[in-house]
Amino acid sequence: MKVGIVGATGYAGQELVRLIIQHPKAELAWITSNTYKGKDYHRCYGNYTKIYEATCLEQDLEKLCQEVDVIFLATPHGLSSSLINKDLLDTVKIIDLSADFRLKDKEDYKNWYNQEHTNPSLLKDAVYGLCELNREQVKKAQLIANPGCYPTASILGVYPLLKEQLIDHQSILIDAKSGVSGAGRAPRLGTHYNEVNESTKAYGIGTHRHTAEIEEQYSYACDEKTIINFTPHLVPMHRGILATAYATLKENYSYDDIKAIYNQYYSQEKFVRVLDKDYFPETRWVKGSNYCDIGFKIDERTNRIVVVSAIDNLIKGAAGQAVQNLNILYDLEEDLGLEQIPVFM
Ligand SMILES: NC(=O)C1=CN([C@@H]2O[C@H](COP(=O)(O)OP(=O)(O)OC[C@H]3O[C@@H](n4cnc5c(N)ncnc54)[C@H](OP(=O)(O)O)[C@@H]3O)[C@@H](O)[C@H]2O)C=CC1
Ligand SMILES: CC(=O)N[C@@H](CCC(=O)OP(=O)(O)O)C(=O)O
Repeated sequence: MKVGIVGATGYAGQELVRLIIQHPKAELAWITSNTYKGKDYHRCYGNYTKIYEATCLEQDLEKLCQEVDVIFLATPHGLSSSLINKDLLDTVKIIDLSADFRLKDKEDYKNWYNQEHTNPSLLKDAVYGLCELNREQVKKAQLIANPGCYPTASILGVYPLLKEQLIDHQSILIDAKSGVSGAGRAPRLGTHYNEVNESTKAYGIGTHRHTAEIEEQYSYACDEKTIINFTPHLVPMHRGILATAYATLKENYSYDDIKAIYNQYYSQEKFVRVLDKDYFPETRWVKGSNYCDIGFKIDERTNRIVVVSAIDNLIKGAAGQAVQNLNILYDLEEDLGLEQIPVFM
């Protein structure tokens, strides 16, 4: 199938370009950029020299949509929703990497994103593209809301426990860390080298917009309105998310009881690796890959379970999951074009 990428010059867009040009069944028909329109892509990202030297086009989706089957939007929230309309969706499938179609309720969007949703009538049609949970809906979707990076790690880690009612759904705390690429390529005071290197900080305590996304998916999982504490941290590394979730167990389950549940949900999943007892995920073991690693420990003293999950924010947390969704849409093997072994260093 032919695909186009809007926002190909951003970090997530750049990873999409890398994955799509190596995908055996996808052809990258065009890329667009505002800032770099008319410029060759390898002038933005030197790693593409002699590999992909296409010129960035102006973002005229009405015209460009005629040339492709699927459009990826790797653009900021607020912008993505303004680019989509019914006519476009009648012509192409859209995989939106932004947050614009992840929350079902426009009021939630307004409250957490501090802006009105520009296209609320399309919210009901969008499918939340967390592949392992929603693949049947993804197959039929015209508009896919690719999940956020923190939510992908946080939801995959806790989902089986909530779905099987093993934990008190109101007891969940999540402490998550992200590499700086999560903040995108545009330079900002809070993310430049001197501000980030040799330091770690919490941010968005109680207000981070991914809280709503995680809460909504947790609520669907356990069928009860769920509220969590979510605290993200910025750590001085390029990529990676490590999410540590804490929850109170409803009964005295053994390690083997819980492991059996995780196996039930994930043993057939190519991209979810539930680690052996007393092994815990590290961002370096998933770096550059579409894997989500999960490890857990039961703290018998407190009767709480601690679940650790790790992903690469730009791959399983963004471009990789978007390509996994593309594969599901076209009934292809889910790992097509996503076989990369983690790079470790
Ligand atoms: N980084 C990450 O880890 C993750 C990112 N995401 C989401 O993916 C999307 C892209 O993020 P990321 O790549 O990090 O961001 P970047 O800031 O690195 O890139 C943003 C992209 O959007 C384009 N863009 C910005 N403003 C406009 C505009 N007004 N009109 C057209 N294009 C515009 C930029 O194009 P140009 O500068 O060429 O004009 C650039 O290509 C966001 O919605 C983000 O939330 C989701 C999960 C993880
Ligand atoms: C480190 C960092 O700044 N991370 C970003 C989240 C990543 C992102 O791109 O947001 P969406 O998943 O909603 O699209 C943040 O906290 O705002």
